[in-house]
Amino acid sequence: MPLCSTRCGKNAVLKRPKTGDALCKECFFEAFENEVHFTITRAELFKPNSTVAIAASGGKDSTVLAYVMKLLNEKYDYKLKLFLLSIDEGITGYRDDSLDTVKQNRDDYEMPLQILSYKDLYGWTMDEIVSEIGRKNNCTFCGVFRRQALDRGANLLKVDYLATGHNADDIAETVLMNILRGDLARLNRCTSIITDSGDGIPRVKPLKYTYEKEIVMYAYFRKLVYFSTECVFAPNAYRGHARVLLKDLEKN
Ligand SMILES: Nc1ncnc2c1ncn2[C@@H]1O[C@H](COP(=O)(O)OP(=O)(O)OP(=O)(O)O)[C@@H](O)[C@H]1O
Repeated sequence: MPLCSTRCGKNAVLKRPKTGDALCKECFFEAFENEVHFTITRAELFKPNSTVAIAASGGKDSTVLAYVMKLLNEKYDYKLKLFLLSIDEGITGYRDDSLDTVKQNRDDYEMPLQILSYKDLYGWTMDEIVSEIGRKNNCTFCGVFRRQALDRGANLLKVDYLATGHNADDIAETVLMNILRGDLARLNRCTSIITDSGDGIPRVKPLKYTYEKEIVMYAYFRKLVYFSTECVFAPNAYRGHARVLLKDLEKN
């Protein structure tokens, strides 16, 4: 690897997918965090002295989001009170394990954690729903339930904002899915950085401009604890086709 392109004098350890710059670890952290800070301030995502629930699945995106939000809140004195909010869909071998990761994040980042389950909210776990309806369309049901469960959790916590870990790759997939489905209404709103959930608690996406590859690199170099197994019911999801198509186009 060459020297870090910021001329800090250290050896580069990675080539940034976003810019092609060869960077050392410290300069990568700074670039990554500054870009999220820029996204937050330019879009005026949060008013000072407000409360934010970070939707935490235990995956890489929401783990990085929680870590970076805590770091930026302290560094730039956003004056935010941060919570973690997790939804337990009741998927054996997936969510039970990833919730352990969220609990670890709760302890590491010293943020209060609220967990809500589909079983308590709706009387059904996803395992039970799948055994009734089969594996077709189950991600669509789950997505609708999760969005509502996150709203209920945000209301319960009485927070001002709900922040999710959606990244630039997620949004590109969503755009493509909405084009393929011809869903113009969703296409119109799916790239917004702030969306209103309908009952007044805005949803925000601080990682909207962050590439998935860089999130993985950041989590790796920061040694963050996250859960990386795919949902056991996800392989049939429509989103998977958009993801594969985008990855192929990118490779070409
Ligand atoms: N069970 C859940 N509880 C709380 N928030 C969730 C949950 N599942 C998803 N989210 C939120 O929605 C975002 C996008 O969901 P997605 O399905 O891409 O998550 P994931 O791949 O399971 O994990 P991550 O995006 O954190 O890597 C997550 O980053 C997180 O903020």
